[in-house]
Amino acid sequence: MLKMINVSKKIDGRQVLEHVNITLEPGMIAGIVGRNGVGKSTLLRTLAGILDPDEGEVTFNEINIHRQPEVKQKLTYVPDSTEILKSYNVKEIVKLYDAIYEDFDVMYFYSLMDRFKLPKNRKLRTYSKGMKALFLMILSFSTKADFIILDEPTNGLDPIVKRNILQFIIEEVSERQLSVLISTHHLEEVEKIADVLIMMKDGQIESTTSIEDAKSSFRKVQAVYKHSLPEKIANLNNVSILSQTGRVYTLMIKGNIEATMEKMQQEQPLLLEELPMTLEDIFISSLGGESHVS
Ligand SMILES: Nc1ncnc2c1ncn2[C@@H]1O[C@H](COP(=O)(O)OP(=O)(O)OP(=O)(O)O)[C@@H](O)[C@H]1O
Repeated sequence: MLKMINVSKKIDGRQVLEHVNITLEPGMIAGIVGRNGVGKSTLLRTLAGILDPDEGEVTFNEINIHRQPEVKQKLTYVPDSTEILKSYNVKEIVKLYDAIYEDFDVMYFYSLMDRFKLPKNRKLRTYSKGMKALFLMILSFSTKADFIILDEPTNGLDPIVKRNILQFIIEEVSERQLSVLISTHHLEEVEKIADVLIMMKDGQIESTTSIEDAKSSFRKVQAVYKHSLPEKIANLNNVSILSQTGRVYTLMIKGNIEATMEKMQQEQPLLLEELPMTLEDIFISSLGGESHVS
């Protein structure tokens, strides 16, 4: 089990992580989402042991990974860019990984290179963006680490490469008991592959829920009343307005759903109907708010 316990971290005097607690169980795919600049990459890099926390600790099976760095063998962090590897060719990178990770499976690595038809005799800088992303996946899963931490693995990729990568992650997780933590802005991906959704806000964990629970604790509705939205409804603190066109309101109800629907009915709506909901709706209603970017 990989745990982040009460971790806080400041960078350049700014509190980037504040009392963060996360538990990742074996065999679990977790998606971490949050607005730009909330601290996702910092969290991932601290979890992987690249950054040191100011307070709190990260443990792998109860062992502090910063105090006993050999445990980091069991974790692989995949950054959102291959910049650092770009002047090396494939063989040199494999040699490096083979030296760092004692369980690195060279045969498996090359079998995956063949499967995804990636050229083996080139420097990484000559790869396309999609090839680089696939390469990073292949490389990281070949380490045979127990926990794979992926920072925006599908950013800027075409739909086919994206699908290949997500499919590959699901296959790997189903074949052995490993855990994957993915930071992404693509909520439909989290919806497709993750078991758990972690929402981050202002350097803190806003919520950790299974995807099913996240969806069942929200309801998206369209409501039309004779005049504007009745105050009794607008003032409810579990109702937020996603959008409004004239008298047509698209609302998100968070928790206490049946009782809230009942209250909305009592105000005699001209129309009140449930709408299909995505994780994106949950993201906007939970983490939307101000339009500024950190
Ligand atoms: N090396 C650094 N030097 C200075 N500030 C940093 C550094 N790394 C992160 N920060 C700051 O910490 C905050 C969190 O950054 P981080 O990259 O962790 O966020 P993020 O949630 O991953 O963002 P995004 O979704 O845009 O990738 C930001 O305000 C960022 O400017």
